[in-house]
Amino acid sequence: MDNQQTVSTAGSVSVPPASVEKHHKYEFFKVVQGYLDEAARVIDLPEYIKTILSQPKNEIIINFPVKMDDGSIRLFKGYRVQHNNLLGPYKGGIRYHEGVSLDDVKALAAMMTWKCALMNLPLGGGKGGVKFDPNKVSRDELQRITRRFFHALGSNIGPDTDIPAPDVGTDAKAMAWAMDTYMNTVGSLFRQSVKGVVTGKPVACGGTLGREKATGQGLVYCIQEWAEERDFQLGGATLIVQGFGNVGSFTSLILSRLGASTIAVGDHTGYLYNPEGFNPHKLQDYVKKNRSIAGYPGGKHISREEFFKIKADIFIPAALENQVGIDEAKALNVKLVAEGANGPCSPEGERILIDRGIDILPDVLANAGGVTVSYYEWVQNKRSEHWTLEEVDERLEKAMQRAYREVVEVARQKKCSMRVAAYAVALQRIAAAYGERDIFP
Ligand SMILES: NC(=O)C1=CN([C@@H]2O[C@H](COP(=O)(O)OP(=O)(O)OC[C@H]3O[C@@H](n4cnc5c(N)ncnc54)[C@H](OP(=O)(O)O)[C@@H]3O)[C@@H](O)[C@H]2O)C=CC1
Ligand SMILES: O=C(O)CCC(=O)C(=O)O
Repeated sequence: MDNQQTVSTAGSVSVPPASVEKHHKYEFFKVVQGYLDEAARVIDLPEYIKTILSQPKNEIIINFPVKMDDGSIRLFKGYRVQHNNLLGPYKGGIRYHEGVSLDDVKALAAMMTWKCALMNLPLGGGKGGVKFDPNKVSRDELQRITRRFFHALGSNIGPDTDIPAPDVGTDAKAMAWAMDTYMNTVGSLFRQSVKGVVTGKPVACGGTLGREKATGQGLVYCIQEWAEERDFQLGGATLIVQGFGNVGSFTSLILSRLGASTIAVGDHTGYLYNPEGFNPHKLQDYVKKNRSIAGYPGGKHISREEFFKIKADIFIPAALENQVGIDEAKALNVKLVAEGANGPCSPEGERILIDRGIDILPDVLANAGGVTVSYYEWVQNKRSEHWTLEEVDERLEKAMQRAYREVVEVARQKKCSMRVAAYAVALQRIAAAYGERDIFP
């Protein structure tokens, strides 16, 4: 990993933070396997099930060529990892990021298996990604990369096989291109609608109301459950948010409606502090137009180290994995870490947070609102229905509350962390399905 100075999209000079360096050496899949082992012990998971779940079913790697705006041909590396489809079709997002690797995608795919099982969805786990920086290509190039990747994925995906969705660096527009590519290739052989091949689509082409904000909305429902349990008032609470993309911005915005204010934000270009609180609508609009928080007026520039020391009530990690290591966990001055991102805390970081009495809402529970509403979208596509936003939100709220209470109860009974409890609930559901099927007679 080179650590040279780079020019950010906003034109300012930035040095990649140390965390990006760490990120590349981090064995994310091993970390996720470690939690699987811990949860398996807690619930006495039969050894053969742990063996099956210890590796993904399929790991697809595709090198595909794309014509760039200057006429050159560039080769891209894409991944789709299909971890487990016992409970239903593989399900999970597609990430566009320069740091994407097979190890990350395997970890994220396994987490989708636990997330879908925890939420009791008839879906399995998968994840995909393409290794490039989406901020450094044009809109037209982005479209060609997406179409080429989905063309190459071919029949490996499908509405009853494997259903991608947005993740870091992808959005509803990318899903529209993906759906269109599939419909004009593999999907044209079906004599029925194949809209459900991806979720997180624009509403105009079969997306559901509420999916864009769903991960943030689900996270807020979870935080509300925590606040009620702890007798904590969200009105007047302060937040610090790392990553102001889809998850970070919607979480900040929805929490602002409950009276909580975001006093610090950060992304790969740097960190901003405003003790009076940022206007999340304005900041979200700014990031949509400018692709980062760089240059946003109304906040003091602070370092990453300063960001992690700010006294606030809640920290929302909503960027990448492995952002809270030992140093950050020692520095954090909050009551709650609500994991919008997947895998933001390293195991060492988590241990320190727990020892310091800082609560953690673990990713597979806290950010499960996204895939839950993706499931609602898939169901609507199958039934040719359109649900109202109220219907979507109401179902999501109940689903998040149920999962939260189930996890709290298992954590209490088994005297384990919320993360291990969330894995345990998921594994119990998967184990019951394998058990009933007598797969090794
Ligand atoms: N979208 C969804 O529905 C779901 C997403 N998640 C998880 O939430 C997290 C965020 O995803 P999402 O909001 O969709 O992605 P986005 O691409 O919309 O936003 C990602 C944010 O993270 C920031 N970021 C990237 N690298 C760094 C870094 N090294 N340090 C600080 N900030 C950084 C980005 O800033 P910049 O643009 O400047 O790089 C951006 O603000 C991921 O972990 C994802 O897997 C989980 C469940 C569902
Ligand atoms: O909505 C989906 O299917 C994907 C969500 C996702 O990738 C995630 O939860 O990490």
